[in-house]
Amino acid sequence: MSARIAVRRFPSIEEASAQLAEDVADELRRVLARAGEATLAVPGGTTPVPFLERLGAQGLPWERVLVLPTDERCVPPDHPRSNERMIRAALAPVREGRARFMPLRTEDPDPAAAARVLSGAMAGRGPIDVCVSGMGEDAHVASLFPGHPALSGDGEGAPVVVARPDGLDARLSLGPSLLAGARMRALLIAGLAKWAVLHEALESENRSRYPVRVLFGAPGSLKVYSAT
Ligand SMILES: O=C1O[C@H](COP(=O)(O)O)[C@@H](O)[C@H](O)[C@H]1O
Repeated sequence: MSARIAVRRFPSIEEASAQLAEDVADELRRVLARAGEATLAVPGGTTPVPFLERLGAQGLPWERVLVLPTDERCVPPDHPRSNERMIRAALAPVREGRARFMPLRTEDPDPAAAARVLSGAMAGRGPIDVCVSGMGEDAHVASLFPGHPALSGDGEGAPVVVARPDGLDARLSLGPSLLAGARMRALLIAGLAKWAVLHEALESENRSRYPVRVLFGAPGSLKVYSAT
């Protein structure tokens, strides 16, 4: 493993989530003490639920934290596949309105138009302070699936990009530069299939095949929390 990638393995998702929640809360406290405000990006899907539940129980001045998803499916916010719905349900400060939440959606039904508006909003902010990503068994990170043009340099710098994975809803995703540029980067995975694909990604140089590699080479270290 590269010295810039610190991997910790845990016997269960509960233990991985508890440690990650503590580490994220500690980092948010440091950022808040230094800068007064903090941005926190969190993943969608199913794996982060126990992490978000534990993080929400941490004593923090949540009113000074802006939470956003790393990616969103283009479905209504109350849809079972909506990442926003999952995050609101699992992260109490967002659900209760104590933390600010920036949805990765607009009223515009055209994903490309929404991505342009959201890119403008994100461009006005500095780097994300803490970004927790998840990963799929195909090595996709946020909604950057294998073969996404931004992984080969086309629109790589756009803060928010559109993804149209085969057979799935269109999505909006933070782009490679924003994910890689976060001040603290963490990756939460569970299961042997993801563990195996993470190792394939570490041994490959092919970022288009292994999108998770966008997190590897950036300045600072990547912390991996693996329940395996
Ligand atoms: O579609 C998505 O997949 C990944 C992984 O989800 P999981 O259910 O296997 O944990 C997730 O990180 C991403 O945010 C999500 O939209």
